[in-house]
Amino acid sequence: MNDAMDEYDVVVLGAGPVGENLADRARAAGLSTAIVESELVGGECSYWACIPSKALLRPVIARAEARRASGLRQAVGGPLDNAAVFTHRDSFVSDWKDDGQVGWLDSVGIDLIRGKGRLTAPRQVTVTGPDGQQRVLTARHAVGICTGSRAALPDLPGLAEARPWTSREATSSATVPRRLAVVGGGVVAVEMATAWNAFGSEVTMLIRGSGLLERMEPFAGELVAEALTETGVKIRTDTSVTDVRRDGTDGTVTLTLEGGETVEADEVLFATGRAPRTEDVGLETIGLRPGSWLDVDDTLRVRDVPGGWLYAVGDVNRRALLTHQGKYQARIAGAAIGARAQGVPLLETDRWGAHAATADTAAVPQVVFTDPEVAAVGLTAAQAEAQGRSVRVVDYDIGQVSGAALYADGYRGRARMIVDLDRGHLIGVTFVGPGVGELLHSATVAVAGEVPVERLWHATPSFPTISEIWLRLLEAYRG
Ligand SMILES: Cc1cc2nc3c(=O)[nH]c(=O)nc-3n(C[C@H](O)[C@H](O)[C@H](O)COP(=O)(O)OP(=O)(O)OC[C@H]3O[C@@H](n4cnc5c(N)ncnc54)[C@H](O)[C@@H]3O)c2cc1C
Ligand SMILES: NC(=O)c1ccc[n+]([C@@H]2O[C@H](COP(=O)([O-])OP(=O)(O)OC[C@H]3O[C@@H](n4cnc5c(N)ncnc54)[C@H](O)[C@@H]3O)[C@@H](O)[C@H]2O)c1
Repeated sequence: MNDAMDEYDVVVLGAGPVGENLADRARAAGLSTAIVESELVGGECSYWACIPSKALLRPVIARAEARRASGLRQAVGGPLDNAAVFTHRDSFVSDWKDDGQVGWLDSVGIDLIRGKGRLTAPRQVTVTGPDGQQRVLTARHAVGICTGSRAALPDLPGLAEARPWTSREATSSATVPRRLAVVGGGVVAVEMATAWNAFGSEVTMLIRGSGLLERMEPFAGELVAEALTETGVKIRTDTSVTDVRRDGTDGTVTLTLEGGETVEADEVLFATGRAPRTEDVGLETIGLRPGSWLDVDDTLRVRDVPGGWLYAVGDVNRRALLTHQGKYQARIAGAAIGARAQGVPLLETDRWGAHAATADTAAVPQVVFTDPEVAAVGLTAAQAEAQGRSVRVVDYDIGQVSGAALYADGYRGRARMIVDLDRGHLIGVTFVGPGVGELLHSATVAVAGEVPVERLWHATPSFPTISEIWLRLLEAYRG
């Protein structure tokens, strides 16, 4: 039964960070906008991903850094106050309540419709509310699908019955398992292994491949693995889990590995990647396959949808599964929707144009909040080579920089910059080491700005900061 019918210029499905930004940009373009949310306004990022994970990790990293400062080390030798860390985390997720974010939507004039939204016809979204009532929303100009992603679990015997942790439990638990097994070697796996090891769990990582952080420069995974091992994490590479069982009596989880060996744990975290939340959003009503990632052009418009009214922004399009990059896409998509609604005849879709998400392919920054931190933007050397670019790779030991040596006793870290020799600017930079996360934006500006190397020579880093690594890299490049 349809209880209500409403017409808006733009309807956004999913109020994660990306949906919120898309709605905001559409509203800023003068378009009436509704946003539909089935769980909490703020999405995965605010409650079960970026925010709680970083609230958990901050004390862990701060303690590790304090232990590298002479004169301070002795004062921070003890264990973390786990209860206080969890309380701190809970305050950052507002105890899993979204009143604050709902207040923001109200204040900017975006209508929130709570419930599960599905496409039921072109430009039409039907929302089933918590009370079962349905409401049909029609979009005059655009529908934006911003439904994000969820943890992808492999199809393993016994896994569902074993009730594994996913990123949701790993970021929201207030109980420290004595033994934690972590399956996967990506970003969620290394960050959560870092956190739970510091809270006192005996952590064993089970990695299918040969190392950690396989999409980044190899030295990133190597330095993080070295540090995790030193703090007591067991890392097993080239191993696959074939079966998972949880004992009904004592709750012990037994993981069987290829070859028959077993590993026991009190909890197991599967950090094995993400799947798009598109299985039940009505894609079949417009000829698309439910459960698929949505393929978009550079204006974030879903390809092959007649009328061009459907956009997919954020994790759901798989271009870059990062909050800041999804929000960037939302700014581009919002501008494109606004321009098209105004009948602008020609959009600026050239490289770096106002309506093209160019950075998605040229300059995606990412910080991995481990100890050491990993901060990277643009291409790795292997990716540049695969693209057939003519490049020069310059490496430098960050520990040789005065600012780094002052920052931490025995500073260990490494930097790499990749210069495109035909274009004369940087196309990739990776830093690994304590405190490098805040250095990354300088590299992002250099890569996205396509700043000529000759001009970078005039950008003087302050002495004595870790940023002096820029000078060392440029000196090494110029010989
Ligand atoms: C553990 C972890 C840590 C992370 N840390 C970082 C980090 O430090 N930095 C970073 O940049 N990225 C991080 N990420 C990635 C980041 O969380 C995602 O890139 C980001 O949340 C994507 O935002 P989104 O709005 O596209 O999707 P989401 O945040 O997933 O939001 C989608 C929203 O849509 C809603 N929804 C889904 N289906 C429907 C429907 N049918 N009807 C109505 N509503 C619906 C959902 O309830 C949800 O609120 C992390 C991810 C994980 C798992
Ligand atoms: N600080 C950050 O920016 C941050 C933090 C966490 C997550 N994220 C984002 O969230 C996304 C998801 O992270 P993630 O770590 O879940 O995914 P990921 O793709 O980074 O890593 C998945 C890992 O699981 C392994 N794997 C996949 N299938 C497997 C299987 N069947 N058996 C064993 N291993 C398997 C992969 O080899 C890989 O090591 C990432 O794309 C990342 O960008 C970002």
